[in-house]
Amino acid sequence: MAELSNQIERLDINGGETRKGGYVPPHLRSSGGRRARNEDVEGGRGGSGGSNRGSFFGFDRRGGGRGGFGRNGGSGGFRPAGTGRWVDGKHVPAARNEKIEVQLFGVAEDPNFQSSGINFDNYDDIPVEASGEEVPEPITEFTSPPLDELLLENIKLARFTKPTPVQKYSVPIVAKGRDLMACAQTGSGKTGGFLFPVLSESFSTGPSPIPESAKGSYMRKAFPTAVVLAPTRELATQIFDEAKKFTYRSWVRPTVVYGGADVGSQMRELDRGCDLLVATPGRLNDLLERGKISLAKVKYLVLDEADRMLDMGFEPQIRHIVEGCDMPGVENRQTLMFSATFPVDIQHLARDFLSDYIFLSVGRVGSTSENITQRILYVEDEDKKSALLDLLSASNDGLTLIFVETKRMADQLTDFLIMQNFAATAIHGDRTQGERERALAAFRSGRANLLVATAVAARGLDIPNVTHVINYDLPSDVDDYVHRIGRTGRAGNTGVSTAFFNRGNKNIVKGLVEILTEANQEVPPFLNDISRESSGIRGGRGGGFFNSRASGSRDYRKQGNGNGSWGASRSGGSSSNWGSSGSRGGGSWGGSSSRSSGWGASESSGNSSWW
Ligand SMILES: Nc1ncnc2c1ncn2[C@@H]1O[C@H](COP(=O)(O)OP(=O)(O)OP(=O)(O)O)[C@@H](O)[C@H]1O
Repeated sequence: MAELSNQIERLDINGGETRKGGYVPPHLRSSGGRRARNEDVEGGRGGSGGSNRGSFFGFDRRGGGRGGFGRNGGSGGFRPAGTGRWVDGKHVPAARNEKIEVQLFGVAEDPNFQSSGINFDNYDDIPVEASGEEVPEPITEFTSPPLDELLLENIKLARFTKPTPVQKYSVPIVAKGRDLMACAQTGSGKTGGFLFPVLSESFSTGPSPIPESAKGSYMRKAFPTAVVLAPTRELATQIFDEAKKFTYRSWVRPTVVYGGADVGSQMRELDRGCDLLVATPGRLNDLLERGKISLAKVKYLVLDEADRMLDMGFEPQIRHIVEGCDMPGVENRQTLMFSATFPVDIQHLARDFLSDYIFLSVGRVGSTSENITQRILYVEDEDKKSALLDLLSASNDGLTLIFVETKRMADQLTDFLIMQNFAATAIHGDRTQGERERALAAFRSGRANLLVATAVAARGLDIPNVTHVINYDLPSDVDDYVHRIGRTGRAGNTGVSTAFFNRGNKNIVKGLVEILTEANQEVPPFLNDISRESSGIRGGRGGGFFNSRASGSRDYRKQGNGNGSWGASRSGGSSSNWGSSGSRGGGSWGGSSSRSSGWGASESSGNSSWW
């Protein structure tokens, strides 16, 4: 990784040639560069691969009912291999199955398996602050108790040896019945942070009884115990894949629903049982309207990428799901929110969905991992293509994710790279679900080692071996930058991020300087200069006229904005006292309970046109 950084340094993209416009990129000077390794990238922009969706376990039709679905205790005779049961108030785990274990957990040397990196232990040094009333003690290791024995076995199969900070805190917080707003750096295990406590509790307490009225109904209806909402189809799928691992052998059957895919087959999957539902909001609303799902038995509601889920694009849909259907009220369910960023205005909005919650921050809210070496290069728009080819020529093995701002640009740049013989593919909201899945599969497998993406790939995606993230176009929101670069440097591994900056990106210059400084990264002089020039511009972190998404540095209740009158706050690590930076405060657009209709069809692309 250090080698890749050094090579980028030696490129001297910001040297005199670039500015003068007479710059000749090395790929034109010599025929180096990383070229297509494989011809099977479909149409240049896809590749074979295909979905791993649908039913993972083979249904053997032998077993009895499993409980948790529809008729609670009898789900129509399906009992997939590797699936346990809840019988007479007791958990009856299924027998182990070697074949399923290899499919779920891979083998240790599998390159597609994200192993924790050399810096994994450094997570322990990140200061943690947990605020709210009566914050429970964190766990220090994976043990049973407090974790359910079966879950512990699955955690071992996943080769997780110790919890990350967010997991250490979330387990006892959820066990105590508390709500949680958790903010932790990208790649630091937030998925386990919600799956472990929710599953551990569910394994021990079993499914909720299904209402009598539902039992006689001619149409099968799913009554999930836990609902996880995620902003994109790809992220929902990934969470579902993780859920399959940790529910292995248990009574809990995970199911995923998302837009852009055949609703009929998703309904059939629901018919087979659904105890933990992972969903994108649009498709969930669609299925609620069709009467296929009831939220009446939900004990746990999780919003992953919560700030994204509550921003302007999704908030009406989330409000409809949480407040406009039959989900238990805030006092009768537990609500958990996770993200690496939590703008203050979104924290305000989130109050509506939480009750007496604990705010957990691992590191400064919105900070980037020091595992990522960040570089900002000054590149004018017209020089970007050449500069990109330079970077790619210098890159070593590993996958490179390139972010652009528009879907059109994603296609154009991908075509350009393919013309230059790179194995590139693209993902954005205008591609069909099949194309998106094939593109991601080609990238994951390395058949296409370059993925050009819009913001649709910015959040949550956990792809092993992404060694370099390039912000060809910088986003206008510095929080988006944090999520984008977080596709590398995950689970204690190291990674490099490079961003092309020019005066068109002035609106996030302050945020960038702040982020680089706090992550001990080099701040190039031009960035400081432009930041000083822009100092008259209104706004906080990442602020500017055009950027209203200032991240809070911590629990907004502590900034005297809210109702924060609790007792103790607990902090771990070396410091709990990171300074607060500017924040916008109460979002003027938040809090509305507007209900937009017609969300069934569009999903994570329709409501965010730039994706
Ligand atoms: N306790 C653990 N030990 C080892 N590896 C872990 C542990 N917890 C999670 N991981 C691994 O770390 C990687 C990142 O985890 P995850 O995707 O949950 O991060 P995240 O915090 O949700 O990131 P993002 O903010 O990008 O969504 C995954 O590959 C996951 O398998």
